[in-house]
Amino acid sequence: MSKLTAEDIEKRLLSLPEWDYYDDAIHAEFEFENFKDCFSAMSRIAFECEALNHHPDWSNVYNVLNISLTTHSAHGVTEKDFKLAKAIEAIVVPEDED
Ligand SMILES: C[C@H](O)[C@H](O)[C@H]1CNC2=NC(N)=NC(=O)C2=N1
Repeated sequence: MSKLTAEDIEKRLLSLPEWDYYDDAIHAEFEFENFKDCFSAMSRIAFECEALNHHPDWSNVYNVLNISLTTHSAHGVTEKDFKLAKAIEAIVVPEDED
């Protein structure tokens, strides 16, 4: 999978307002009510990562989750990172139920 250009990345980030691009990766920070909610989201994200065979660089401190997505084999950001970012958004920011 080939590395996207900075221009392509910035364009795609318009639909991912929580995410920023720097250091050859896209990054987001999510804050939850407490550790339990944070770790629960991490567990659900982990299943998506396995399904997509694509894995984040991430860290957690109590209720805060920091995620960086990059494609190690491409030394930069690829479509795979955006696919995973969208899946993460669907987990951490559930749509309002009517
Ligand atoms: C063998 C396996 O497909 C690779 O190691 C995958 C797994 N997960 C990965 N995750 C990420 N973020 N980058 C990779 O290049 C990558 N490679």
